[in-house]
Amino acid sequence: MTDLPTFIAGLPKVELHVHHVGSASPRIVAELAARHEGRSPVPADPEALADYFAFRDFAHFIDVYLSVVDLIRDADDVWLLTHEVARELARQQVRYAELTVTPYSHVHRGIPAPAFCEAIEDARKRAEADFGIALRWCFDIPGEAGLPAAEQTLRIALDQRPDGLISFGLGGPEIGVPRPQFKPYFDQARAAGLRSVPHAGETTGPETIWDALNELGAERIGHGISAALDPALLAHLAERRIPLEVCPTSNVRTRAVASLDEHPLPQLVEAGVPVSINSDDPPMFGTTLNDEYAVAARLLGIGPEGVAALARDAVAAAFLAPAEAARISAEIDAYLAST
Ligand SMILES: O=c1[nH]cnc2c1ncn2[C@@H]1O[C@H](CO)[C@@H](O)[C@H]1O
Repeated sequence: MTDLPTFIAGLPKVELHVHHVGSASPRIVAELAARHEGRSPVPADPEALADYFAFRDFAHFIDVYLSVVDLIRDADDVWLLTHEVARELARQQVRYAELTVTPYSHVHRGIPAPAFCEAIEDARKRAEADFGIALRWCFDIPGEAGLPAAEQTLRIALDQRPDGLISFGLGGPEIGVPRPQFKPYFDQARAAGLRSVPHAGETTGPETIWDALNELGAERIGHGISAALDPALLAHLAERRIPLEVCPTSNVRTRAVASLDEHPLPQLVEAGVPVSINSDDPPMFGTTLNDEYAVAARLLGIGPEGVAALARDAVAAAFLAPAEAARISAEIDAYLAST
């Protein structure tokens, strides 16, 4: 009988809510910061980085996030970051990950869209060969940059259409960034076959989640934790089987939730809402996907069987072909049986 952290570490998993730049390891951030020393507020010393990643609130988190985005100057930086992110996920036995990428931010900072897409695609294929992990892309609109960013994100998605692209998202702040204005862009992305996965209900109430469902055609919701405040919404999510991508430590570190013990994950599960457990921006929040499964196990009071069920629920929520989903679920079952 292995202990729970060891069980989680070996468990085959999928990751559905993790941001590309937000996954840069302290080593990579330090390496990039050293290249741009004097021109960036980001410390090159990994120890000082932990303090730099102490967030006063969600708005401060976004400011810091964008300062790290500023460190990524060319297609080689993009390739290195992507390949390293895949290495770290594979180390945690992640078989498949949907990585949220924000092409607008990089194109806006001078990397041409074709070069950006070529870098992530090449890194994706190399990572598959090197680490045996499958990566897919969610291109998200950075909400704080408004409709011009929506327009450009859609254009990049449809013009470049990299093979790994499967979904269209919306990130950044929710306060002052109403979801309905993005409807035309989501309509076009969905018409082109991309799945809809906006963030909603991370830093604002259930109304934002209703808007994401009704206006943006959300098939999964990024975070969605404020659904716990609305019984009708909980019932709707449970009945329609619309999963929430829950990232517990993120919510505490951005101060969306006061403490882990007050996190609504147990209420969401209790209401029958499908959830997946995710890491969001793991080094920035001092966490890993494995840690998030351990946090979820503690909050839900579950052991290995329950944790394996969470891993299977994430597979069910993934935009995977049925045969691939069945293969990873069977791997989870075999692992559980073998421990
Ligand atoms: O937890 C999060 N919520 C919302 N956006 C996030 C989060 N983590 C990273 N980003 C990223 O913040 C940038 C600015 O909008 C986007 O690139 C988005 O992907």
